[in-house]
Amino acid sequence: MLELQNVETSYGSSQVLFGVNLQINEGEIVSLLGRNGMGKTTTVRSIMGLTPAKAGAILFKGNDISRQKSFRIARAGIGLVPEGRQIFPNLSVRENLVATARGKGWDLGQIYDLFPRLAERQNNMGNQLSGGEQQMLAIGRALLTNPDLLIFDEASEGLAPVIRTDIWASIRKLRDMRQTVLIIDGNLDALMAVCDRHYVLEKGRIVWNGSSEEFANAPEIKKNHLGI
Ligand SMILES: Nc1ncnc2c1ncn2[C@@H]1O[C@H](COP(=O)(O)OP(=O)(O)OP(=O)(O)O)[C@@H](O)[C@H]1O
Repeated sequence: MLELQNVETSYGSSQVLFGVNLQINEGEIVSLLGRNGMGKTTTVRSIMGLTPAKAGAILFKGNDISRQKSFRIARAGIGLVPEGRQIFPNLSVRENLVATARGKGWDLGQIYDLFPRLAERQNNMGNQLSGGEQQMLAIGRALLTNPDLLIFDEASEGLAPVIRTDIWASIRKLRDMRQTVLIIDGNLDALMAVCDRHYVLEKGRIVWNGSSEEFANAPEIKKNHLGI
């Protein structure tokens, strides 16, 4: 579904990605691991066209999207749950959800089934929500665009433990529905339990990829590249 080929990305004269290669197949849940500042968010920004790649190719369902505008990439079927959530503070929960909804598949009722808390809060404004509720809203809003690929940047970061459990439960449900997902998060144990495969990014290059089982048998990867 998604393939990055030798992607290089810079902020001005400062190069951050030096030839990233990764592939996500339909129905897979894949993580992107790496210490702070290694280029995970930049990879996501390159995929979404927010900081376009200056070299390499990004193929989505066979088409090179690396030179396309962000809104076209979103319309082509990539949904982003961004770091910091970025919900509309002055719209209600329901209005936030329907504002960008499109396509067939997910409807409002299914989002409320996935996150009953959002149904209870549907008339509250975005700025009245807790961090966990905002994250549920950001996930619900992305799902209502009916994306072929859903990307989470910092899925459970900064949330209370009980809310994290809900977020991971929702990601497991997405896996059972065969939703294709790319996920960035600091909680390695949760990622190992939910993901099919993992990529490790080190200074703008992929240095390892493999399954959760292979990761468990490669303690040097944790030590050398993740600092754990
Ligand atoms: N807008 C920007 N302008 C210049 N440099 C940037 C910008 N955003 C990020 N960088 C730099 O690019 C590098 C990679 O950042 P990036 O956010 O992709 O890392 P990350 O792996 O997602 O880390 P984190 O876990 O801290 O979010 C860092 O050195 C960062 O300082």
